[in-house]
Amino acid sequence: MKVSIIGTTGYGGGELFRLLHHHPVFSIHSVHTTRDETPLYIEFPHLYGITDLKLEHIDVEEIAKHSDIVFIAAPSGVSSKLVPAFLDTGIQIVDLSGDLRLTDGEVYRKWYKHEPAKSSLLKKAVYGLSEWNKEKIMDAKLIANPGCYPTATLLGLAPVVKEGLIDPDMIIIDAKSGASGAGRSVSKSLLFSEINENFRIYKVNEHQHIPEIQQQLNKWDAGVSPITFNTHLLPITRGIMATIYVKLSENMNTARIIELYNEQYLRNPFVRIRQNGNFPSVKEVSGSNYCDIGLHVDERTGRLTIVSVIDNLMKGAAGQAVQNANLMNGLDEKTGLEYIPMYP
Ligand SMILES: NC(=O)C1=CN([C@@H]2O[C@H](COP(=O)(O)OP(=O)(O)OC[C@H]3O[C@@H](n4cnc5c(N)ncnc54)[C@H](OP(=O)(O)O)[C@@H]3O)[C@@H](O)[C@H]2O)C=CC1
Ligand SMILES: CC(=O)N[C@@H](CCC(=O)OP(=O)(O)O)C(=O)O
Repeated sequence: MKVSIIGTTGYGGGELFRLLHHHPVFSIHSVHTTRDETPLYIEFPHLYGITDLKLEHIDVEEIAKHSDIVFIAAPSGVSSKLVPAFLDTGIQIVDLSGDLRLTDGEVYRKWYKHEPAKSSLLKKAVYGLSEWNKEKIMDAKLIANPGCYPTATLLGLAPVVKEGLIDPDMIIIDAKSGASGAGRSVSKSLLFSEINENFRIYKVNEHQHIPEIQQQLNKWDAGVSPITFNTHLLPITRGIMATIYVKLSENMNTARIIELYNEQYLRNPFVRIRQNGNFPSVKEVSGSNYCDIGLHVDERTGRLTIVSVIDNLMKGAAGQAVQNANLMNGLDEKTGLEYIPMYP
């Protein structure tokens, strides 16, 4: 099957290229840009000698004529305009932006501060949280790939929320990301001297991923109250750690909670539940599509601590996008994704 990438010169697009270049079933037909049509290795010198593919301008009809799937890794505000033209052609679409994830356009307008996609378009998009929406993804033509923070957070919370085991009024998520989460465009707050040997909180109580997390939690349990979710910038390139605090509504110990998570993720090869009070670090998933989860019940407070880590560019973006494209096409979800994390 042939695939095309839009937004190839960004971090998400570059990671899509790395995965799709080695994929045994998908082959990259074309890569696209809104700027100069140069060889891709000029933009990404690490691809010198690996590919001669030239960046091309975006021509929806040409892409759809030659490719079966288009991956869109552009900033928010682009896909809401670009996707309708692709939908008319019948090509499969996996969109990595936030444009199609929220079912209510007005919520998108409030948090993203962009014009939302039409509600008829939003209705066609399937939320691509691979582990929990598999059947719908398998039938989908248009995937709204989840945000990086929501992926780590929702995979961490799903078992206890779906089973109604926690106090729905008190969910606190303390999340941290490496700098590649902010993309490749230039910004003062992302300069080496601003990030290195530093650690800061940002978008306090205003992060655009709050409504995405809330929307999915409320699909699982309508009684979940507004969550507290905050984000911090780590002086590393890749990786997200979401540390989540919830109050258990019944008496359960760590061993029982781990057993529950083992059961719920049994047939999900990319979610690894740490056993015996072991906790993951971000490096232990770097470069891979794994989400690793550590769990501990504090019997003193009755609170459960959930630690969920992913590589933001992999399970948080390109990896999950390829996992979804595999599912859409009846392939084993692991196809082309069995990378061992890069350690150290
Ligand atoms: N970085 C991450 O960890 C994650 C990112 N995402 C989402 O994925 C998307 C891509 O993110 P990321 O790769 O980090 O961002 P980058 O800023 O690194 O790259 C975005 C790319 O989009 C292209 N682009 C810009 N404007 C347009 C346009 N009008 N039409 C088409 N393409 C355009 C640019 O390429 P060119 O200039 O060559 O056209 C640019 O290289 C974003 O929506 C982001 O929010 C989601 C999960 C995680
Ligand atoms: C470190 C960092 O800045 N991360 C970005 C992640 C953005 C993102 O992935 O944007 P979507 O809304 O399209 O999912 C942020 O916190 O805004």
